[in-house]
Amino acid sequence: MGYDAEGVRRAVHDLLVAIGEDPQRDGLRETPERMARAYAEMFSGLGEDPGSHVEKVFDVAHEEMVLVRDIPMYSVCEHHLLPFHGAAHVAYIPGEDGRITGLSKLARLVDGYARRPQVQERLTAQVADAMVERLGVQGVLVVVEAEHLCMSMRGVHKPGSNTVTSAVRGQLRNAATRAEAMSLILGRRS
Ligand SMILES: Nc1nc2c(ncn2[C@@H]2O[C@H](COP(=O)(O)OP(=O)(O)OP(=O)(O)O)[C@@H](O)[C@H]2O)c(=O)[nH]1
Ligand SMILES: [Zn+2]
Repeated sequence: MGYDAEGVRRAVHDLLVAIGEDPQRDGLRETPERMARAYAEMFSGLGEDPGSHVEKVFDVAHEEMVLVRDIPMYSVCEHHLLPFHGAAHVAYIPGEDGRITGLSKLARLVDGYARRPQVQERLTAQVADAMVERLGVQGVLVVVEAEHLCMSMRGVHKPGSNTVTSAVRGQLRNAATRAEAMSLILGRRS
């Protein structure tokens, strides 16, 4: 069940008709095609195995905490197919063998799970679980902060509200280690 660009074009055409638009008018004629291209990008995570990115490791023994913070994150809520966007922060303690992965791979991991219809809680947990299961880390803390457009531009109309989710596994459950990671994540704001 791969990506069906022709199916997306047809559906967008029908959607335009259903909302009372004329899909043949100048500005809209190419919209089904544009959206088929845009959705291929926005939902590309469905066609990949995000965890594979962090399986590419370096043999640099490092047993202390590594944090990549402020990773820009764009996803789409599965309830309304509207964007939610913000930042992800990933802190981890490498496995006992000290294996680390490339810093960009953490961002690729986040992207792979963000580019699908999602809920923020699941996205956060999936990133944490992949770090444990695929990289073999001793501990990980993932924090995601995002604004949901379904809460801003419609429905409850609360622009500016920010949802923060976290998932913590292994040694990062330890109160002192977790507090250190959180203070590094929040550091820029103090
Ligand atoms: N927990 C969680 N909820 C989300 C996320 N994205 C959107 N939602 C919520 O999903 C819920 C869907 O609620 P429903 O009552 O089924 O749909 P609705 O009638 O459109 O709800 P309103 O948004 O309140 O108008 C809403 O409360 C959204 O705010 C997410 O990532 N996590
Ligand atoms: Zn939503």
